[in-house]
Amino acid sequence: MMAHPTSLVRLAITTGEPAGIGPEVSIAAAKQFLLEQANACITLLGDQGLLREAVKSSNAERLQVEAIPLIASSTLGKLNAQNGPYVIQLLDRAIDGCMAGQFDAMVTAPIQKSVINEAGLAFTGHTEYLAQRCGVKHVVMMLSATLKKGFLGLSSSRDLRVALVTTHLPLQKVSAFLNQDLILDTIQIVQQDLQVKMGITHPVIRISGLNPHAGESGYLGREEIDMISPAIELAKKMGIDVSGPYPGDTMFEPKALEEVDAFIAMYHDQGLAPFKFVTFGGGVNITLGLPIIRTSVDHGTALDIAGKGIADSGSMLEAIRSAYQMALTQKQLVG
Ligand SMILES: NC(=O)C1=CN([C@@H]2O[C@H](COP(=O)(O)OP(=O)(O)OC[C@H]3O[C@@H](n4cnc5c(N)ncnc54)[C@H](O)[C@@H]3O)[C@@H](O)[C@H]2O)C=CC1
Ligand SMILES: NCC(=O)COP(=O)(O)O
Repeated sequence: MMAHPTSLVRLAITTGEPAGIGPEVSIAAAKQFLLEQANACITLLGDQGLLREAVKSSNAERLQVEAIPLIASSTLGKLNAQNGPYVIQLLDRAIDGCMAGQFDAMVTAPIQKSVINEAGLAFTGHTEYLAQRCGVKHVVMMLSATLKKGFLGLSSSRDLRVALVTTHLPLQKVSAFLNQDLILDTIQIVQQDLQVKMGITHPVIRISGLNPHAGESGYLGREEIDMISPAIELAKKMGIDVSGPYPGDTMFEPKALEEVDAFIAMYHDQGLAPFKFVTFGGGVNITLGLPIIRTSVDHGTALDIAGKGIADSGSMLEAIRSAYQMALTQKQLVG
């Protein structure tokens, strides 16, 4: 296999759970993206049999398959725990390639977290795995999508970005996991990556409370008083334009959509339920705080429709576009 030239933006795609829609949306989105973008190339990582449609591309020289064979046979829609380690091999190859400078960014198709655990590998999500594999203590999951002009009165199209303080954590454990340092660190990571990877010079950030009505002055919980507000004050002293804590149910008020560059929520569904309700199928999951660029789709493995030819590849296309854009921004900033 020929190495792609470094003059191009080189993207690696991990094609994800073999029984799900990952391989098909990866191929469709990669082909579409290469028609749009002449100075990019893509390496699809996965089993050759699953990716055979990729070679039928009008941009074959810029779309390569790097074959990593399945461990056991795979049937669409049916999980096979024996292929759990295969999915991890795809991630390891992409991470190592990015760390070594062979790829400029990685894009991940969905995986089934449960089946990897069934295979005996403790795994909560890409986000946590990437942090551990890249030797970073804290990374931040952020979802991003473009809202169209006119949506809830928007005067122009605008990106909605939602970042999370905690990710794949049972709800029961969220409060005990939160602390001032973690919240402050999350704000700093969001600020830093919005500037460096997304080119937003002065990001405006909003952060939620944890409890109903942001704790109602302590009568409905104290996390806002004890840790969230102090973290916000410290971040402000560092020059970060952050405000809150806002009640989770009103933080996303329409007028905020015009002004805010990133909303930070305390836990997974507090942030992602409103996000996915308005953007499902067009959102991108970005891991902030990594030494490499990683984006992903906003949906799961969709086993129910795998191989039926009806999977929407829109989110994968957006994930590729956004990885490309971030890689370009970083290349330009670095010089
Ligand atoms: N980036 C990742 O690796 C992600 C992985 N997951 C994993 O996916 C698995 C299944 O999760 P679910 O909650 O069932 O969500 P899901 O997103 O797989 O499915 C929810 C519904 O949306 C539909 N759907 C999803 N993507 C679609 C697409 N591209 N086009 C058309 N319809 C689509 C499905 O058919 C299903 O009806 C879980 O194991 C979860 O952990 C979930 C989200 C992200
Ligand atoms: N809800 C987002 C999700 O589950 C994907 O997480 P990750 O695998 O990208 O960490």
